[in-house]
Amino acid sequence: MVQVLVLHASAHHSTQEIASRIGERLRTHGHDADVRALDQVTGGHWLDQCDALVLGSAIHNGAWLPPAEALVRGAVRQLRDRPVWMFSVGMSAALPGPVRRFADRAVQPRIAELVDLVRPREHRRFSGVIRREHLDRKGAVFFRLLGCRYGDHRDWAAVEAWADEIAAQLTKLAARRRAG
Ligand SMILES: Cc1cc2nc3c(=O)[nH]c(=O)nc-3n(C[C@H](O)[C@H](O)[C@H](O)COP(=O)(O)O)c2cc1C
Repeated sequence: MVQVLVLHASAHHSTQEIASRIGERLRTHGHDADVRALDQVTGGHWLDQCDALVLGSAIHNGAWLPPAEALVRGAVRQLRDRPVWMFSVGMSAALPGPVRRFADRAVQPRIAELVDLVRPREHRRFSGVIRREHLDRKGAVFFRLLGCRYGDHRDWAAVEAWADEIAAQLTKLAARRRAG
């Protein structure tokens, strides 16, 4: 069994729910997964309580939410000492076909920089939930001009499949530890 901390930064809960689903799935594989909001971890001790981390944030304006980015930047050295998986929740599935294909290929530079710093085992992107009330007037106009669709765009099968892959790697890690 591996102690995993699943940390999330979410403005409108869809990232939080994805993190919860990842945590549930890791537990079904026998790992001890603790799911927490990033702003619930303070001080330097949170990293001592886990063997591995899954870190996720909603994307706003091409970047992780500021508390998530700050936490990661402040703990880069410690994060590199552990197996880490990162995920970003955006709205690529809300975009129309050709724009979506472009968005799927490009990781926003601010996020790519964070990933380069942490060097996680993997960085995954998921789509979340986008509703009219999440956007200001300017954002809503831009959204409409791009031809985007409001709604819940989460692909739960993809989230669960990714959690299963993480669980399998953690199981191998635990076996290697037992073997000494
Ligand atoms: C103000 C604002 C800015 C956003 N900017 C981006 C962006 O730059 N790229 C992207 O892919 N999604 C963007 N989104 C979409 C969100 O990332 C998406 O709705 C996600 O599901 C939000 O997660 P949450 O429900 O955990 O807050 C933005 C949403 C809002 C409200």
